[in-house]
Amino acid sequence: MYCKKKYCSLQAITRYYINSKTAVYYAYLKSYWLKPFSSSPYWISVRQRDDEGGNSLTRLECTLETINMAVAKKVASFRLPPLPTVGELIKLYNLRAEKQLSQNFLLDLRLTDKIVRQAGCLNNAHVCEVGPGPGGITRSILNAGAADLLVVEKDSRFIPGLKLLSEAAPGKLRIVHGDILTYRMDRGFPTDISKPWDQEPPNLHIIGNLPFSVSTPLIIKWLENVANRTGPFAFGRTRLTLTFQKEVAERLTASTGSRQRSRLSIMAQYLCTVHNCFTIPGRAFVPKPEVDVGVVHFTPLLQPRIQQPFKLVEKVVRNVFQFRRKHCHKGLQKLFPEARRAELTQEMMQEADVDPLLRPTELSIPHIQALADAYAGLCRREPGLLSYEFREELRLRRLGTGNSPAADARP
Ligand SMILES: C[S@@+](CC[C@H](N)C(=O)[O-])C[C@H]1O[C@@H](n2cnc3c(N)ncnc32)[C@H](O)[C@@H]1O
Repeated sequence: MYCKKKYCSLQAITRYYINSKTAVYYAYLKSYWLKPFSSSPYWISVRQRDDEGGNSLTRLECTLETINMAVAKKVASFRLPPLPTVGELIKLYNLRAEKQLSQNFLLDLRLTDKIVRQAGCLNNAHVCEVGPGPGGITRSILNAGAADLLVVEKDSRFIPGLKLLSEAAPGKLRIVHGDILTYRMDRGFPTDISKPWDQEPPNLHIIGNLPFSVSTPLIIKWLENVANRTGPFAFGRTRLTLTFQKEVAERLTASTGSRQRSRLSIMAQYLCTVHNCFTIPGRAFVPKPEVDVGVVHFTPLLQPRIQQPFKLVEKVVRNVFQFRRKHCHKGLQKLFPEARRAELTQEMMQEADVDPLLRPTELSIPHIQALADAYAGLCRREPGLLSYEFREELRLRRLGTGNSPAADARP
């Protein structure tokens, strides 16, 4: 192998087969002496052994971009070499989107760059991408300068295409074939990247465009991890940039009194700064989903705005929002066994100093904090209350047993 340009020496060349007849070559050039303003293409000649044992000479055009990449490597930034487009990869590996897995791909790299920019500066960052699929966002993360990208993909059909990307970004891309809902992210990165909670966030980011059926349970799980400083948050205040169905993104960021205010708004905002970055129209995806998509950025707060265990806050919030159009005391009553409902609800509302006639959507986080504190106080006094579940009582009643463990809870 040699390079025709006088001042350009070839460091390495990698070959990827598209099929048995066509191959794509990436040249890694050592090119400190190249004139930066030259617009002429550079030609690399590659001698190849053919099937009969003979030699053939292939002339490859090498753009300044490729060369810049080699130079940039020396100054600590990185661009992927020219690759088959995401669309070509989808065709190449026959990656038909599976409707039952809600797969919708982003092929426009300007859009994937824009999503990745919402994460902030990724230079030398550690990143976990969830659900990389054919790798559009993956490319943008690598081009943004991530030093270590771990991708977790459930569908094995995407693994060969991701391996191709990994070869084009040597040492930067690690591939896990697995399910993000069970993957132990606390084991996925070196512990020395951790930052104490009360300092700046670690240089670790989670980015992903997941199916909506996964992203909502996943954010609930990760919010619990934020509260307990476990999972990805064992490293500190790891930031998240994730996509959601537009309506869910609106709920996550809805303020007090707005129509979209919901359980998710409270749970996300008591633990994180949440920012709805921008909306991607459904037509930007292939195939086009029925809905538009919101990109949401989360930074865990230094101090949660409600100082009670996650499960207790979640229980209060779930109950208060079960009748979202009614006065808030209606839902809160269901925290207590029927026999003592009126008495304990009144005590809780008085202790919290919250107007029982407010609608759930009108409750601010300080309101919820006061309610959670009052409920926690009652549970300390009458421990049986904490395990009481209104729906469980209903279920038992339907089965005809009628007894709930907390029904007689008294000091
Ligand atoms: C909506 S597609 C997006 C693909 C790609 N990120 C993009 O933007 O074009 C969601 C991807 O997440 C993957 N996925 C779905 N559930 C997953 C899970 N539980 N764990 C990991 N990956 C999952 C799918 O296989 C698919 O590749």
